[in-house]
Amino acid sequence: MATPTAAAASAAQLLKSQPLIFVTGSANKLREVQSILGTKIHLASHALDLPEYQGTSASVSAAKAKLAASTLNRPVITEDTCLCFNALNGLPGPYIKWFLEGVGHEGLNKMLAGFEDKSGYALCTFAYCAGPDAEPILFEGRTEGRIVPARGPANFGWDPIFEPSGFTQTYAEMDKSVKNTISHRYRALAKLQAYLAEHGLHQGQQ
Ligand SMILES: O=c1nc[nH]c2c1ncn2[C@H]1C[C@H](O)[C@@H](COP(=O)(O)OP(=O)(O)OP(=O)(O)O)O1
Ligand SMILES: [Mg+2]
Repeated sequence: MATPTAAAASAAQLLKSQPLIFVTGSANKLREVQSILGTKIHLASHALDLPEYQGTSASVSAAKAKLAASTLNRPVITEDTCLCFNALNGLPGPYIKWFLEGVGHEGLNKMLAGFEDKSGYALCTFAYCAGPDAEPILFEGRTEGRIVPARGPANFGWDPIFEPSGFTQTYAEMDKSVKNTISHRYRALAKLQAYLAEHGLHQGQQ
């Protein structure tokens, strides 16, 4: 029989190599997360139609992670993505999904018609929840930019109307390999990845 220390060591080893499950209903998010993380994290995915909670990005992401961890009984990550207009004090924020569905790219631009300030930012909050009884840990990434009339392929959400600062292209126009090194999602994942590496969790091939 394994000694307690050996048992603890093998439990730690299990956690180290156990897959981390990214729970999302969005194939586009999953594709980006897989390409940003590569093989550094031992990642698996599970498609769940997560509720659209209200609140701050942090509270929304944490609520998704708690639900996903208790539904699957596994370590999970979830994320919430916001698009925030400075002229509107951060709105639509976590409600961007409904605004986009309701009024589209043109309507989102029109919402800023009465304001000089077209600046905004994309915000992504990942939540890591180690299991059903664990408290989610949050990692935020933010990319500044401005809201512009749609340019580029409309494959992913509001990508055509967001032009990140320092670039002349929208997220939709730029190569994925560029978006994935400057995006809100990339910045949040860099923090998550550092945390997992520091704690030796879910490590893939470095
Ligand atoms: O990088 C992005 N570039 C452009 N658009 C994006 C991006 N990331 C999310 N989006 C869109 C999808 C949805 O309209 C809203 C976020 O809503 P949000 O609830 O976080 O995502 P979701 O419901 O699609 O998937 P999930 O199951 O993970 O909640 O912004
Ligand atoms: Mg959602």
